[in-house]
Amino acid sequence: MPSMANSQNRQPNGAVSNSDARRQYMQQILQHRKSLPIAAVENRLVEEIRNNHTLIIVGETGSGKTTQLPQFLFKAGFCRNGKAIGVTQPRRVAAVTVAKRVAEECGVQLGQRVGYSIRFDDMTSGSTMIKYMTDGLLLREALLDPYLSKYSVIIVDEAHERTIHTDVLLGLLKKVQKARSQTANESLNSDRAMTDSDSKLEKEQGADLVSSLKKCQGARIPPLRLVVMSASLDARIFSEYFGGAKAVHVQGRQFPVDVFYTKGPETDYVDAAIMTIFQASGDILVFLTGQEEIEAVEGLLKEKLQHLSKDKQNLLSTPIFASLPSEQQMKAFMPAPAGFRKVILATNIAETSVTIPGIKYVIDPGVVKARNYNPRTGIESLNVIPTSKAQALQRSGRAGREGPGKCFRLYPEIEFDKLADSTVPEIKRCNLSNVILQLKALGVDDIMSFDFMEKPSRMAIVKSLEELFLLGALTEDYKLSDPIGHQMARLPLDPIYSKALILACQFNCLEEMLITVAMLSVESIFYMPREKQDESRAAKNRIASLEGDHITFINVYRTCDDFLAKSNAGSSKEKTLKNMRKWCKENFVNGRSLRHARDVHSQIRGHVEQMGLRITSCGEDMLLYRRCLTAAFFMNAASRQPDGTYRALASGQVVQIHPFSVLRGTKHDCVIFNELVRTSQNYMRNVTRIDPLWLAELASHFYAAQD
Ligand SMILES: Nc1ncnc2c1ncn2[C@@H]1O[C@H](COP(=O)(O)OP(=O)(O)OP(=O)(O)O)[C@@H](O)[C@H]1O
Repeated sequence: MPSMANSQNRQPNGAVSNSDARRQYMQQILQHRKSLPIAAVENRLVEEIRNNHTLIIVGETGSGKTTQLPQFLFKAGFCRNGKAIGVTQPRRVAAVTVAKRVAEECGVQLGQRVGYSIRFDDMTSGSTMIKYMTDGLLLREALLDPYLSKYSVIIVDEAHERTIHTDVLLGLLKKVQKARSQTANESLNSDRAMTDSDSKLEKEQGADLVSSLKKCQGARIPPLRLVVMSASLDARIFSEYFGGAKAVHVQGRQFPVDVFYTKGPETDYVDAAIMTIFQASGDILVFLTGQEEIEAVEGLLKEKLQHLSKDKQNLLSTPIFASLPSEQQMKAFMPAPAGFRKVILATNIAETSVTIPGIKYVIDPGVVKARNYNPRTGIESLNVIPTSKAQALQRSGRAGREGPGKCFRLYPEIEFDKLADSTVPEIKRCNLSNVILQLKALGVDDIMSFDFMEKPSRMAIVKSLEELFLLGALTEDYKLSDPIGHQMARLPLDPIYSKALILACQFNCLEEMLITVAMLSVESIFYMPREKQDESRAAKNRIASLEGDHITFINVYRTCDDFLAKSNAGSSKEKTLKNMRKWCKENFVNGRSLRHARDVHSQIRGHVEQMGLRITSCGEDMLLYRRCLTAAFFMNAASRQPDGTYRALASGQVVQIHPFSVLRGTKHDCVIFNELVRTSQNYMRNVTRIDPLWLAELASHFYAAQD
């Protein structure tokens, strides 16, 4: 697409008229919009949405679904009476970039008519009528407005991804649709006593929904229109779930994408990807499995470039992955400097919805890192597995958005045929505590009979209910407890971390726990380059705490803070960043991760302050802090066996301390940990030593029951 820079008009005197340039630019955008396949069916789609409460739209990648449909609906009057159109995306980066694009297409400032809202970043205002957001955020909105009454239409985009939030959201939207149809039909009388039909509704919909219904008495909320969209979904499953909802297929794609396969299987896809990068001639998007692999490829590319002649060093690599702060993610969307080719190294966060300007080539090794959870053992593992056909299709769709493109799949065509059509829904393979807590907060008491599109296993539900009960979020009859459960549901964190923060307030170490939670939310704080193993190990030992990883993280965070305070009093943001980079380099700390942790820290701090929790520090008394860790993470405790291995007290499994832990090789009677991961063995990650007696004292409800 043209950009403002190259669409400026020259006046006779050679000067550039901004208004002419703008007019010309808007004209080009209009032309572009008209050329999208979806433009040909605008009227039909609007009519279908008027006539059907739920519509499923399947259309090729790049056909214009995400950017155009909300604009069609706005134009057709769906935002009358102050109502808004909500569009959900599984990923933050898509919500942000698409909103920016649509604001530009509408010629409005971002945050006015068109905006976005993602966790910790709200770019909307009272006048926002087209709102892009993550599906998780809409779930949170439902906590405050169970009827989602400000929306006339909700579009659930990229539904094929089947993230846990998409699945729960679909169930919730089905309920909200039903309830809103009822309010539209029944005009409620404001002082009517509760009737039989009310109590029936309360049973079906949950008390919170009904009480909100009563609040809305008189203010009729129109029925909610729902659109479910994707390029690669099995419309039949969605249609069945929504009681035979109509499905529409939008034909045609904007630009062709040629797909190439390798002749035989590749033994090393990273190697193959690097070779392909150097063979292609334009901007390239490469899909990799995670931060570590991306950073390794960045290093390999740099090394390789050094061996090339100066004129061939015109390659600029930019990473993009989920735990990268938003402003750094946005770098992938900027054009490469003149004379350079850009290589975007991405995880699957760049797989759907996004248009990365300049990208003509996509390299797809055909693998993805996926979460897996075993409710029986409580072990969550991250495994590299083949993508599904739907994912492969989405990846190739990232080329060919501004012109014809090419996609290089680094596996033979015969392998493609063997791929599963779609990804196993996340709800079937992860811990459910978080969503169950949210559903409870939404007034859904009976989780077992919640209308999930695909029901998670009974064991997974029971395990999570149990976990929430043990954390004090649920009462004995599995209702949300007051105030703990309600407070936990307000924090946008895993329940166990929310609980840790609430407890830390009582233990007078909330300042330390905020740092802990922030540091635990990012990947790999330390880095150990192969060629500098000894140096990096020595740096880590200097800052490590003998008590364990949690206090080590606090040391890293605070030592860097102290350094910055000393070295840049009153200096600019750029200077601070430069100093931070320097400190991180010298101490073998991953600067990206630490910056992200600082970001998360300030955001969670904001939430905690809003909740009125008092933020105090335990000072030097880290014993108090370790006791607090024990009180929060008691379910993750392990004691040492005579043979030197550990046994997880909750599940009885044999576990080991992770090789990256500062406690590796030490001997302590009892430890707590944050995560159990399975690679070659069952490893505990992020480990701190505790006194075993604390468990009986601080978690008697659990350890008494265990005996
Ligand atoms: N940020 C952007 N910059 C430039 N062009 C863009 C941008 N976003 C979208 N486009 C253009 O608009 C077209 C339609 O994009 P849109 O996201 O609406 O398609 P889609 O059908 O939703 O695709 P997908 O299923 O891949 O998300 C793209 O192919 C591209 O040409």
